Amino acid sequence: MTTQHPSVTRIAVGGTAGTAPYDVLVGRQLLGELPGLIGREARRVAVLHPEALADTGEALREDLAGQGYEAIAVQLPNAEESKTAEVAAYCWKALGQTGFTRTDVIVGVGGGATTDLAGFVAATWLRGVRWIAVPTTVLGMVDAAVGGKTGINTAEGKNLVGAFHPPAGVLCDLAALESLGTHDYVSGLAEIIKAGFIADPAILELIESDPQAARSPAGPHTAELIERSIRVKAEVVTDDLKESGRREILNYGHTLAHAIEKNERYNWRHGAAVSVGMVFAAELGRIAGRLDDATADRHRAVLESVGLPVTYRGDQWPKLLDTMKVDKKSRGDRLRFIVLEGLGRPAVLESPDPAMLLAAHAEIAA
Ligand SMILES: NC(=O)c1ccc[n+]([C@@H]2O[C@H](COP(=O)([O-])OP(=O)(O)OC[C@H]3O[C@@H](n4cnc5c(N)ncnc54)[C@H](O)[C@@H]3O)[C@@H](O)[C@H]2O)c1
Ligand SMILES: O=C(O)C(=O)C[C@@H](O)[C@H](O)[C@H](O)COP(=O)(O)O
Ligand SMILES: [Zn+2]
Repeated sequence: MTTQHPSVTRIAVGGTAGTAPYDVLVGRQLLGELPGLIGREARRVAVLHPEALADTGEALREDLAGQGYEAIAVQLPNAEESKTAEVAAYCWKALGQTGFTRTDVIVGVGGGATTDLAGFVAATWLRGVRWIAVPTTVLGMVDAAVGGKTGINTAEGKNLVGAFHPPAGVLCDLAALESLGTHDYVSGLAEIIKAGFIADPAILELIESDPQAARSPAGPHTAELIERSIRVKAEVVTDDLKESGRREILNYGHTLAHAIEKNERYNWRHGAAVSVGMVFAAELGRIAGRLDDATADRHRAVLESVGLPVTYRGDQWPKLLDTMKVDKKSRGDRLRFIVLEGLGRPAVLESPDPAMLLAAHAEIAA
């Protein structure tokens, strides 16, 4: 159920399969909601934030301390460097030294990398404590902070260790997006466009109506694009939290994307890799006879119109193929991809012929 009032949109998530429901709030000046979500049973709060948001993290810590909590701020490296076992261990140490108990609460403030790490620390500390996500990037708001997938990378690949551990609440304060660089802002549009292709084509129309405006937090459709994408994610994860089936559609474009990220040693943003990955998946769908030409071509057009990449160096295919084999959708030796059978009609493509994969790769090879 979704309710709206003038300044804040509230989107309900979960509440199925024995999990506690929670709300995603989208609006401005939402941090006043934090103490209510933390609750009075908690005595200690740890605010995990990236280096780039040191001031925000400290301001939040001071505010919570002023409300009577024993609050600590834990600074993490920026971006993907925070999603490691070493950084998780550093956080466990900080929690241990603070005497964090099962009623205490973690707050993750930052982009998707920060909320993935914060959620993972919350999932593993004392086998699970409550956590709250305060996403500060487009990608964090529309995707990473919602749905309870938490995790870290290993040397072998992206998100290979993790847990399903939904937050107790998600606060998307749109004002946070004003300090985000354009490259990071646009990277988040890839997951919005993904939501458009797999479930809500109105998203694509909003972007296509003015791609330049979509690149800015001041654009006329910013809040609507973010809310529509959150609704897509909320609906899917409420239906299938642990990815026993339908949730795999949220992985559209990700099989190749994760391989590109690893190959680039995480110097590419996730959204940029997902952009190339979606063009690859669209071409694969077309080659497999599942997707019409117009919808396949629309991928490249809309992604390019906002400045996202649609090609990747052509000499890396053997390495990418190797990495794709450890994708979480694989079963034994069978590679599995999410493809489209039309707009808003995702499906699984099982064990595509290697020649098909090569042909799809030729379409994205720079
Ligand atoms: N758990 C999920 O369901 C899920 C979904 C999608 C993506 N992800 C993960 O999310 C990560 C990508 O997230 P991202 O695109 O938000 O990147 P990110 O978290 O790496 O953030 C990008 C950069 O922006 C900085 N930053 C964050 N907020 C800022 C702000 N308001 N102003 C200025 N700088 C700011 C960060 O410190 C970082 O340097 C990937 O690790 C991806 O795997 C997870
Ligand atoms: O929430 C999901 O499920 C997704 O697949 C969303 C993706 O956008 C996200 O990047 C997710 O972290 C990928 O998960 P993984 O299981 O492929 O590691
Ligand atoms: Zn993603």
